[in-house]
Amino acid sequence: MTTVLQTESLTKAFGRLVAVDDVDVAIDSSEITSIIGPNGAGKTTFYNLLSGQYTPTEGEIRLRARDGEDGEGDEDGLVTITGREPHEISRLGLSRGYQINNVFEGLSVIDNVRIARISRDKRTLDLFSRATKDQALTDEAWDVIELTRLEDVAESKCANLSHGDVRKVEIAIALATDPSVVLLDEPTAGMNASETRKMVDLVRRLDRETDTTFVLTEHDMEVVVGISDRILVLDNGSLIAQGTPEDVMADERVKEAYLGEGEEQ
Ligand SMILES: Nc1ncnc2c1ncn2[C@@H]1O[C@H](COP(=O)(O)OP(=O)(O)OP(=O)(O)O)[C@@H](O)[C@H]1O
Repeated sequence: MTTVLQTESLTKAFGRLVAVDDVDVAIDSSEITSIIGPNGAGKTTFYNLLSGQYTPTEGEIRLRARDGEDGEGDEDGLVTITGREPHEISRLGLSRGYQINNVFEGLSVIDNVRIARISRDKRTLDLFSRATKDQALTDEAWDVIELTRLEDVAESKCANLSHGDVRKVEIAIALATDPSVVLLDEPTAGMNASETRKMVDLVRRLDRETDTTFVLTEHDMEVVVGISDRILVLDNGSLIAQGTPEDVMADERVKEAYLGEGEEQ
């Protein structure tokens, strides 16, 4: 087992409300992990802590940094990212695919991927080597476009894409930074059945073909069971269960947590 992301006693309180409560998790590089839980369970807050949008009230977050950024790692190769700025966490290798809002709609798909790649490399405009760099950049961006099967729409403006393709662009942008971990927020939200199936296949294939570890939040239980090797269940901010889809779906506390949600609606 190789841990890529780890939390210890991770806690976030908003006044008296404890949205994430003393959560210990270790995410393995060989597994697709989904974080699930009823409405208000703390999933978004947990993600915001991991990506640096929120500073924890207590606890630690550690990340296996991407290649070339691991100089600061401690003996198990993990870097403490607690309290660091989102851009710094992203540079270290944790990339978050946001719903739509990190895609520049007025630009083509390939330009979006090129920009993400530039931000990763902090390439400077060195006039003498610019042409060579531009070619390398374009080649690298194309690799990502091929990996995410976006060839047919590579030159299209993102504003003209289908919802399913925009979500693929988000993943391409995240992958362009060579991350060790990608956090996806409900990757199949708003998709029809066929788009959903394609997204599940895409994430599973990317998991096999890249060194990146995927972590998802997702409401659609069919997707969760179909895509995940491991599921973490939050309820009222606490981690109430974790395991394989079969184990988690059979867990009495998980059934109760979701039953409670159904009664409220
Ligand atoms: N910025 C904030 N200030 C105060 N309370 C917050 C804040 N963000 C979240 N909360 C509260 O923390 C709890 C967890 O919310 P969170 O959005 O993390 O849950 P969630 O599992 O993502 O829910 P959903 O599935 O409905 O999106 C909720 O009670 C919510 O009202």
